[in-house]
This record gives sequence, C-alpha cells and structure tokens, in this order.
Amino acid sequence: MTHVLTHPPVAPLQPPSAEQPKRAESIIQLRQVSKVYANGSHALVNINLDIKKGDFLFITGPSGSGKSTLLKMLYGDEHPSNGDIIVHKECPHQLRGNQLSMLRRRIGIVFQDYKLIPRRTVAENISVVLWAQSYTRQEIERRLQPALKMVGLTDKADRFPEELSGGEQQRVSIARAIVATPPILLADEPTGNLDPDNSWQVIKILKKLNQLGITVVVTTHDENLIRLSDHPVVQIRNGKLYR
Ligand SMILES: Nc1ncnc2c1ncn2[C@@H]1O[C@H](COP(=O)(O)OP(=O)(O)OP(=O)(O)O)[C@@H](O)[C@H]1O
Repeated sequence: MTHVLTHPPVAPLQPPSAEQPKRAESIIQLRQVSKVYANGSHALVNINLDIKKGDFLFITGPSGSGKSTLLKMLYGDEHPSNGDIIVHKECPHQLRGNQLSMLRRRIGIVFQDYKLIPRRTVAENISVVLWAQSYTRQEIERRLQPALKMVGLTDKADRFPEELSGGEQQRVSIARAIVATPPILLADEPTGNLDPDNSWQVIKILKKLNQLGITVVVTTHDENLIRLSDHPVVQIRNGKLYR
C-alpha cells in the first residue's frame, strides 16, 4: 500500500541541517479573531497573533480565559465568529472533509488527558496515525523507533497504557503526535495532570522537538514552567490577548 499525501512526505525525526537556517515565515496567523459560543459566551475577543516557523510559544491565562478555544480553532475544531485564521496557508474554518483531514495531518496535537487507546500497546498507540494514513509496515517501523527514542520509551513499546505512569502516558501521546513529523505541534495543558518533574520532562521533549524545527504552541497555567523554559509567552485574560 502506498500512503496518500497531497504534500511531500516528511522524513522521520532527525537533527536539523546546519545549512537550513530558521525561516521567519508565518505558519499561523490570526487576524481580528473573535469567538462567541452559541450560549453567548465570549471566549475570544479581537485576537491578533503571528507565529513564525520554528517558534516556541506559550499561551497562558486563567481557567476559562479562552486558551483551548484558540488552539481548537487552529485545527478547525471550532470556527471563529469573526476574523481570519491561516494555518499552513489554509483557513481551517473553511475546510471540510478530506481537505480538513489533510491540514490536520500537518498538525500534531497533545491533550492534557493523553487520549490513549486502552487496549492497544504503546507502539500501537503511536502507530495508529500512520495506519490511518496508509503508511507501509516498513515505513511505520522506520518512524516508530525514533519517536519512541525521542520520548524515552523504547523499552516500553509493548506495554499497555494502564501499565504506565501519567508522565509516561503523556510521552506516548507526544510520540503519537509527532510520529508523522508534522511541522506544527499544539499542546493543550500537556502538563496539567503531571507533577513538577514529569512536567519538566515533557517540556524538555517539546523543546527538543522545537530544536528539530517543529513549531510548538503550548497552553499552560504553570508560571514556573514558563519561567524555567525561557520561551516567549502571551497571556489570554477574558478572551483578550496580552503580550
Ligand atoms: N463548547 C462550548 N460552548 C459554550 N461555551 C464554551 C464552550 N467551550 C468553552 N466555552 C466557554 O468559553 C470560555 C473559554 O473556554 P476555554 O475552554 O477556551 O478556556 P481555557 O482558558 O482553555 O480554560 P481551562 O484552562 O480551564 O481549560 C469559557 O467561558 C468557557 O465556559
């Protein structure tokens, strides 16, 4: 079976080439974006944001401020009430069906609650996105090993999620998000259920992925992690973005 991609396939994880300097091209843009939910809740108000290729950006803010809503709009899970969103030169809210799936293949997503399949092993949980994209068995194996290594779980490939700690489960979900080497990684409160040590491990993996060229956007409540990480941060309060 061949895999069907409208964009050139991306190589498995590898160190960045010294000959490829970071390009300052926008990969995510929000222009005057507002979101009002059907119940009248104003989740986002006139948001403008430019994220360049290779950036690592934290989005922080209190509970209910609009962080998840913003991320969901980047992969077309919610639509703006007003304004424009551009991701990979496409408007996620204008895409449907196959076109939206193709855009989502270029965005890795990590959630606070991992969302692993309980009756599948670590290796199967990670490979699931590749099966869905009809990658060959050989290509799946070629991608699986570096992804497991990246998150430090090579020796746990055959375990089931319930046999892992919370930190390990989150690392599986990161491996699943990046095994198809998407250029963008969105992480919504990835450390929300983790203790400080496991949280820092997760952030270190995200930093490593960023060094490999992946654009990383992370929402978090954790001021301490933001301070330790030393990356740019924007804050959302009552749906408004502050720099
Ligand atoms: N599906 C929905 N329908 C109606 N209102 C919603 C919906 N999802 C979120 N909201 C509201 O929109 C606002 C922003 O919610 P959002 O989940 O984006 O905040 P958040 O900053 O991610 O919060 P948390 O840190 O607790 O996850 C909140 O007032 C919330 O109640």
